[in-house]
Amino acid sequence: MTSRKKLQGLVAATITPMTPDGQINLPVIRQYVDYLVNKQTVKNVFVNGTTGEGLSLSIQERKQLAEEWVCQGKDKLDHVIIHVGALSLPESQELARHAAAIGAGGIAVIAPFFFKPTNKDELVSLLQKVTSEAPDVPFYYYHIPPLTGVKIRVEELLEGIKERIPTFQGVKFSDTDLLDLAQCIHKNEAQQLEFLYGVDEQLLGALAVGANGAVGSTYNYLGRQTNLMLEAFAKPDLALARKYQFLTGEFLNFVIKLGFGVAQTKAVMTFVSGIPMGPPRLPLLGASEEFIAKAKAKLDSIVWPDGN
Ligand SMILES: CC(=O)N[C@@H]([C@@H](O)[C@H](O)[C@H](O)CO)[C@@H](O)CC(=O)C(=O)O
Repeated sequence: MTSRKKLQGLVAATITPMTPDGQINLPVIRQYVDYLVNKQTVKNVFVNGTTGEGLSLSIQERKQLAEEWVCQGKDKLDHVIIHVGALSLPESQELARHAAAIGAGGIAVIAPFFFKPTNKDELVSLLQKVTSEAPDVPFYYYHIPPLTGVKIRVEELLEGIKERIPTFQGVKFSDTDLLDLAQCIHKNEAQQLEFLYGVDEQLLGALAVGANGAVGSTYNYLGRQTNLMLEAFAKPDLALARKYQFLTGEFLNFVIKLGFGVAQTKAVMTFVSGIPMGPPRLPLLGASEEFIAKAKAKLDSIVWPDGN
């Protein structure tokens, strides 16, 4: 593996832009990259994950999106991580090979969630088979038990993983179990791993236990404010960091009560950025006009500490 810049700070879990008739909308990605970098101060992306509806896309579509993000991100983004997890091992391997061939900065793999691994050994065996197809590409385990139902603790998974998977680089940790996260960080301090937190509304808690950064959907449109929270935390100005977390939390708390998921994220990103994200793919249905009006009014009502 060649020397690389450490992955830290914010990573936008990218949305997959779609045309009104449900095709992936590749030409929008160039503008999307510029928007993330210039308006949201976010220079890392995580492609084809949950927010990107990766598991609802065909292999061909996933490859096209990965290529477009790597191509458009060249010289603009620091890291382009491609999620290559799939229910079928050969498909996941094919995506891993493809990510390596196009020069992705990293790959991530979710646990299969139909036939689920029931213990650590089954899961590591699968991860090993996928990652060995991309032997020079840093690998992140994508832990998201609320969606996969795979609840193997990461602390346990990490024991001995480097011996079996030399490219293991870290974890995208999308769970509320901060005890598990904290133990992972504590036990692996010597290894220079990267722990990226994935529950945006409680990122400050994860930073407190040592997370290096975060991957999330809200960094598409609240990246600037969340970066100000990260800056305040680093100073440290905890009172200011808390203000940012409370305010992003106020918005999320509001929309979660209305019903919030990938479809609604697409709608919010569309009205905040002006870039058309289009509809989600079935089984998801588009956000209602009522949701959009309420979410916009809520976001507009928030006064951020920097006055913007
Ligand atoms: C369940 C879910 O979608 N979680 C999001 C969060 O960013 C989430 O949207 C946010 O915390 C709001 O609840 C991310 O962890 C998912 C993610 O990073 C991805 O798209 O791969």
